[in-house]
Amino acid sequence: MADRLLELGNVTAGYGPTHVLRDLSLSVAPGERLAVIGRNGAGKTTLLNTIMGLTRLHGGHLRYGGRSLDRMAPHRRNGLGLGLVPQTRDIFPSLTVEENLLSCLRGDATLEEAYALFPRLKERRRNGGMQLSGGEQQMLSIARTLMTRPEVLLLDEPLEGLAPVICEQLMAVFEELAKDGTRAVVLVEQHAEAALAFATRVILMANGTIVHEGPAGDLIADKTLLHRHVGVGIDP
Ligand SMILES: Nc1ncnc2c1ncn2[C@@H]1O[C@H](COP(=O)(O)OP(=O)(O)OP(=O)(O)O)[C@@H](O)[C@H]1O
Repeated sequence: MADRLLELGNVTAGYGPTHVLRDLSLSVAPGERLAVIGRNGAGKTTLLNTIMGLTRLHGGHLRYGGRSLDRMAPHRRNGLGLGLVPQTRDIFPSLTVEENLLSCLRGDATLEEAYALFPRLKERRRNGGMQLSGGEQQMLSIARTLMTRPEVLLLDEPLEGLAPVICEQLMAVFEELAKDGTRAVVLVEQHAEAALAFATRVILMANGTIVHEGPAGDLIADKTLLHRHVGVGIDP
């Protein structure tokens, strides 16, 4: 277990000289389902970016599988098993769906795996990225990251701007991905209800730090915590 633990200790990080995350400590165990909830600007994306090495680390340390990430380049973190699906949907618009997937195949990953999870992508495999709907682009972005075989899958607001039916399909895929308990899934989401239904543990973020951490069930039972700390949409 410990060899695939992700640990952040007293991390302060940001963009250039700016500090966004402040003294943040967190660990994510193999197979864990963690939801990250917070208002706009709370630092959720910055947290994922910091795990991937896309920010400047001003203080503290990060470790994965017992190895220090502090000075490790993003592509090497990806090679170690950390995979990010960014909020911006990471696809090549001028390449077909199939070419997009082939460009990030790693190890024994196969196109068929991606198509089994997302049958829609198989139907659209010869279409260019720019011809896809928003939901299809998100599916492709997720599938591209999965082709790198991540052991820790970081999802940055994957439901944003998508129709409810697509959100349901994507949540079912995340369930499928988390089901065998080997891959950790970290879900940053404004849709607090969906995130709480999926996660076992939740962190609430505000002003670049963790203001509450605990079982998802606690926040489902007592929604005042959500309102107090982040005020995001969930019925009391
Ligand atoms: N590239 C950047 N350069 C400088 N500051 C940035 C950059 N990206 C984000 N920030 C700032 O960092 C803070 C946290 O932003 P971040 O995107 O991590 O928040 P978030 O919780 O993910 O919000 P959202 O839900 O809006 O995506 C904000 O004040 C934002 O303006």
